[in-house]
Amino acid sequence: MAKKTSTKKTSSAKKPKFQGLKAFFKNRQTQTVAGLFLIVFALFLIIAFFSFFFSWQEDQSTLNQFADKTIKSKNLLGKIGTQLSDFFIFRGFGLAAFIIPVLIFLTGISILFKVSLKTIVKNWNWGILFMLWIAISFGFASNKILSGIVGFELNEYLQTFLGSTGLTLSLAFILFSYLIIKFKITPEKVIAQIRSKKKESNPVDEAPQDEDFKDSYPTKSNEEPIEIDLDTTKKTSEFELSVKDLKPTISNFSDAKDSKKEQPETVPKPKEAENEEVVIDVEELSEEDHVTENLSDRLVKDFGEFDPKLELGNFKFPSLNLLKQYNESISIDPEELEANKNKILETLKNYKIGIDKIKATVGPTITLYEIVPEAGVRISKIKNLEDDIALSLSALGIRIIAPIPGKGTIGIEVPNKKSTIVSMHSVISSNKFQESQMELPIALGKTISNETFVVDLAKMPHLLMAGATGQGKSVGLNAVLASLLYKKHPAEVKFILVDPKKVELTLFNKIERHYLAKLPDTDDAIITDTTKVIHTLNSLCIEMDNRYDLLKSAMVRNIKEYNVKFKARKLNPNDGHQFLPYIVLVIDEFADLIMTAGKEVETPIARLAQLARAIGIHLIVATQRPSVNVITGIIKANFPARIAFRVTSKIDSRTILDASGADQLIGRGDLLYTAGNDIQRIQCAFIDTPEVEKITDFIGSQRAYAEAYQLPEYVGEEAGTTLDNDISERDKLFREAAEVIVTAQQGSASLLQRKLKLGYNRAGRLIDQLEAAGIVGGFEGSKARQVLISDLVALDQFFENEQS
Ligand SMILES: Nc1ncnc2c1ncn2[C@@H]1O[C@H](COP(=O)(O)OP(=O)(O)OP(=O)(O)O)[C@@H](O)[C@H]1O
Repeated sequence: MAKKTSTKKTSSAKKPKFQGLKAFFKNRQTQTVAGLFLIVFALFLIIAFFSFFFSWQEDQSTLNQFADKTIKSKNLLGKIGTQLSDFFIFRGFGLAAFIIPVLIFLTGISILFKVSLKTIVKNWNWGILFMLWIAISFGFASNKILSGIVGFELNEYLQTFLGSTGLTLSLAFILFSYLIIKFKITPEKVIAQIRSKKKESNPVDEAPQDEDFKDSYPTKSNEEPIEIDLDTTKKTSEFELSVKDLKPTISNFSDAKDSKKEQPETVPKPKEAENEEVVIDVEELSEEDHVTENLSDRLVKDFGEFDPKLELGNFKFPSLNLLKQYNESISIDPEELEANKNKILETLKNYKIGIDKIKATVGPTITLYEIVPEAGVRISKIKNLEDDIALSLSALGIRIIAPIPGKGTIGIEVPNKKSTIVSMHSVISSNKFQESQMELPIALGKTISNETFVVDLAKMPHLLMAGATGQGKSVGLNAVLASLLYKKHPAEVKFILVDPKKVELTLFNKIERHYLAKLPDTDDAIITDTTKVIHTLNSLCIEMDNRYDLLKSAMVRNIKEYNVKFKARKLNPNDGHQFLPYIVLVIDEFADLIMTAGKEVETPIARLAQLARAIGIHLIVATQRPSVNVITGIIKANFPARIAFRVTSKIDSRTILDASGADQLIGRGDLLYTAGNDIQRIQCAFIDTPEVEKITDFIGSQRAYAEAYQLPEYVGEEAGTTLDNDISERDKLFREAAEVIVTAQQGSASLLQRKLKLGYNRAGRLIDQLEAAGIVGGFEGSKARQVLISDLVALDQFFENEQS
């Protein structure tokens, strides 16, 4: 008894609490507010989702910096919009995620208008099923923005067990089942529908005769009787379904006639009906005309533009905080400025050169004094005084620019007593670099007026770099590479790094599978050995020829147009077309190579330099010794863009820049840049080894491609080309490979890679063995090899013959 009373007590104690809650939720005001909230939230999601489709790529980088106020999101609904959209669309269900706000919206409406909870639950059940179905179906498109990661993974998972055909059948079955349940379709109804359609197609002949008469007239004159029918059914609403389902009979029709006496003309008017049908026919014809849609447009509509970055869709660019920040405010010392000005004026006065005006621009390492001489002073006179002015200022690194191009003044560059470091951080974070639309932007450093200097490697199109040892060449190369790493996705650019010194570029080994390109069957992506350099350069020439073939068959002039066309799905990958990344070849010590390999290196480099600009191969060649036997005429002629760090003699300066000046630099990243016309003095951005290491570590720790970008195989002249047809040493998959190749009638290693899921090397070996056996023909550059056996029967015959 005691027990009973206690339980009673507790339940009665809880009751008022729950009752209060219940009453709160039953209150119509609460429900109205909740309903409205859901509607507004649904609209919020819809706007965020729409916006996400236009801004998701730019907003990738903001996802991890939610709290950082300085980083703004492009989504119309800000960072929360981006986060929610990323969660539901990218990480969730892709395009199908739109169903979620629709369901929330319906739930809001349901709460507002007190629709039963059962209906809400039913809506959600169907909605979620439908969403999963769409997401899995889009999974076939391998486009994560369409299918979402959930759709993509589910698709992959199901494909493993059902195969793509099985999955397609299952999806189709689910769709049909849904339609059958939703629209109450039965075989009888379908047959009845087909019959009535048939009658529709020749209505005049059979018009007034039988019970299907009403269906066979889709004209105004026959619609009216149906209306009357419906009116009558409305009156007896319980029978709505059964009346609708009834086939109209002549008696129905005459009933209708009775109820609307003005209607009798409707029956005997087949002529009018015929005329109207002619009009309908014409409309149908014009509709057919509209349905001529270009295949590429349709593909783009269905799958979106091709996204080369999709394979590494989650790749994150290195963040700015990996780079060191220095105190970069330029301190202007007025005393120093005054003293320099006085010295300049005095020296010029000694030579009887009067001055109208003098102006100073203080840069990070040097100050530019701009002089406007008095009328009548000859510029050449001042130019000749270069050494005297340098002497009187008793400073290294004085350069006179007479006149400054486009300004009509004379410039005297004087090094600052205290120079400021230009950090990589400051140039990379500059708007100029971040917002640049260049193909291969390089933030080289800062100009004398302290502006960030950004150039496009794609426009150069090749760069020659020289400077005596210890003047900043390696730092310069690292700055170039870091700029590209901060701006270009691994799908867009690949590097080939040649480093005979074996130390400078080794850090980049960590990003081999993201950013580097190498020869097949080589272990190290960074090339240190001269023979390998020769092979790589020749392989690059083959790549260049292949790319030119692709450009030719795509009927475009350069890689940019080619990639645009490929992204618009106008080029068929089955014809060998693929998205082409830029390739940047960096040679750190060119003098070494020329000394050891001479013409063997010079010839392919000159060929690449002459021809490779249109197909996206760009060279950066650096050397310590800019002498004429290293930078030969042919090399120089094809490298219009040059960077000179400090060199030891005027002759070296002339060799690299075709002008003196590099011998007067002050070192530590002080450089002269020319792209063929005027020369600019730049302070190179400083990036040290630990910073490079952090960047490469950051990139290296992310998901990568299966292997480095493979360059075409180059068989050196010394390598034998005879192929060994030894049956016992054939790969285990030889027969399967032969079947794949013969079925597809296309002899390519990449086909084997895809169909048999092999690595490049094994697929390459199999192709060699197939060639040795006489199943495929010889190597034909970019084209697939010819298949010499016509079908599988002939292939069986071939193997039988071989065994016997
Ligand atoms: N942009 C720069 N700003 C400030 N200091 C720099 C800059 N570039 C280089 N230095 C200084 O000069 C030193 C040598 O630079 P770096 O190693 O790039 O020379 P190098 O020309 O590559 O020499 P080597 O040819 O012998 O390898 C660096 O350790 C650094 O202290």
